[in-house]
Amino acid sequence: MNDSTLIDDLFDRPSGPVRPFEFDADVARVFPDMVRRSVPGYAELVGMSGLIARRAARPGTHCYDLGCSLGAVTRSILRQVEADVRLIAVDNAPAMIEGLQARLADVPHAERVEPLCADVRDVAIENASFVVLNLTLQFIPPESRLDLLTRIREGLVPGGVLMLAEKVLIPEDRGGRFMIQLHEDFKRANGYSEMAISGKRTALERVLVPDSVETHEARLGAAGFAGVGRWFQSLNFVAWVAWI
Ligand SMILES: C[S@@+](CC[C@H](N)C(=O)[O-])C[C@H]1O[C@@H](n2cnc3c(N)ncnc32)[C@H](O)[C@@H]1O
Ligand SMILES: O=C(O)C(=O)C[C@]1(C(=O)O)C=C[C@H](O)C=C1
Repeated sequence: MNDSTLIDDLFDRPSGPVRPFEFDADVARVFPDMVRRSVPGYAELVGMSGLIARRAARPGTHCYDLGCSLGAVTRSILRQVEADVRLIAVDNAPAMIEGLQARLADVPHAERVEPLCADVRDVAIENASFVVLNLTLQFIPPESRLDLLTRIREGLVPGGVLMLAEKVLIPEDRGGRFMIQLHEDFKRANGYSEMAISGKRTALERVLVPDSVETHEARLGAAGFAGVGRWFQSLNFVAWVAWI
């Protein structure tokens, strides 16, 4: 399957008022192009998820990719972990899970992956040595976020690690506005039009609800993680590892 030919022009077509963003079949079709051109450092996040898995994963345990979309992180983990590790790839968008299954068809050791079309809030996290939330928590209703992180922490085995990556809320000061402008410049440089940038901004309002770095770090502590390390930032995108 060649992902590079499917160009994201979803917000370039004016068709009445912008609808709230949904992970539907149209988004799934162009998702690799969309996420690459929208998230600075996306390739690094995906690559590092595999390297963190290599360090964290333990024989006989599970790795969870929560909000897996088309499985970029799942495949990165699969390339790095031993045979005796099971990967559970969860997404509640049917089009994403179908796309993941298609992309796993010719991947070595794909039988180690269990694709699950479910809400991450309903999935039991058990015997986990590595859990990833790569740009997913921001789509979970804020009132459910602490409970999800607490269940993840409870499901980790000793030595287990969570990787969390998010678009973060930036203070509305000069520095914050500069970051947002640079993110929009990043999108322009990747070929997005003014209409596409503003249409997607409107579509994501109240759908992607970002938290500040301080809120994320305090909540990881409240969920019972013993330590939190911030290892990545590109503009308003930040990633952490948290351990028990
Ligand atoms: C920005 S994408 C994540 C990208 C992906 N992790 C990657 O690295 O390519 C967010 C994903 O989370 C999924 N999602 C949002 N809310 C969810 C929920 N409550 N349960 C399961 N999946 C969810 C969406 O369907 C979407 O595929
Ligand atoms: O385009 C943006 O501004 C984004 O926030 C990108 C983002 C995300 O951060 O999850 C939003 C929706 C999906 O297209 C993939 C990535």
